[in-house]
Amino acid sequence: MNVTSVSFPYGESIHWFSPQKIDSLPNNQLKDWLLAPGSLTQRLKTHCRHFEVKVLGEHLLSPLEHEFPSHNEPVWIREVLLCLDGTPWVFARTLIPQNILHTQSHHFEGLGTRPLGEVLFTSPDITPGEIEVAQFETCGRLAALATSLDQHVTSSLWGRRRYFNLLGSQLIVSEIFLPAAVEYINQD
Ligand SMILES: C=C(O[C@@H]1C=C(C(=O)O)C=C[C@H]1O)C(=O)O
Repeated sequence: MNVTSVSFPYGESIHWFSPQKIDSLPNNQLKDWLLAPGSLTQRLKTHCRHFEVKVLGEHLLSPLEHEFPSHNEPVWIREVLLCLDGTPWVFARTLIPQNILHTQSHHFEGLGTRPLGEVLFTSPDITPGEIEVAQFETCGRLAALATSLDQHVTSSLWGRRRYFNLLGSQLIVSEIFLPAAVEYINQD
C-alpha cells in the first residue's frame, strides 16, 4: 500500500444531499449501506475475519482549512482507512470541533487504531443525526486515493456524512465506499 501522509488530508469539499432530495441514489445494494443507521464498523466486521483501522493522519485544521459550518475555531481532523482482511473498503474523515475535543478528550484522545464507532455508538452522550449522501467524480482526490490503493475507479464513488450530537455540539463523520467495497456489496 503506497499511501503516504504527504497527501494528507485527502478529504475534499463536497456537496452533500439529503437522500430524499437526490434522485440518483445507487439502485443496488450499496444504497442500503449508504443509508444504514447503525455502526458501519460493526457491519463491516461481519464481512471479514480481520478488521483494521489504518490512520492516515490526525491533526488540528485552522479555521481557514476546514469546511465545518459556522466554526471559526480550529477543528481536529482524523482520516482513516477501514480495512477488511487487508483490503481498504472505506475512507473515513471525522471533524471534531476543538470545544468537543477539550471537554470530551477522554473519548477521542489516544483513539489510535480503535474504531471511532466504538465510542460514537456506545456513549449515552452521543446521538447520531441524519445521513446525507454525495457522489465523487472519478477525477477527484478521493478517486486518486483509491487508485493509489491499487483499486480501479471505473465509476463515481458514493459516500455518506453524519452529524453526531454531543452535549449541545456536533462532530461530523464522512465515509466513502472504495471500489473494493462496492464490488463486494453489489455482488450479493
Ligand atoms: C462512525 C463509525 O466509526 C467508523 C470508524 C472511524 C474511525 O475510526 O475514524 C470513522 C468512521 C467510521 O466509519 C462507525 O463505526 O459507524
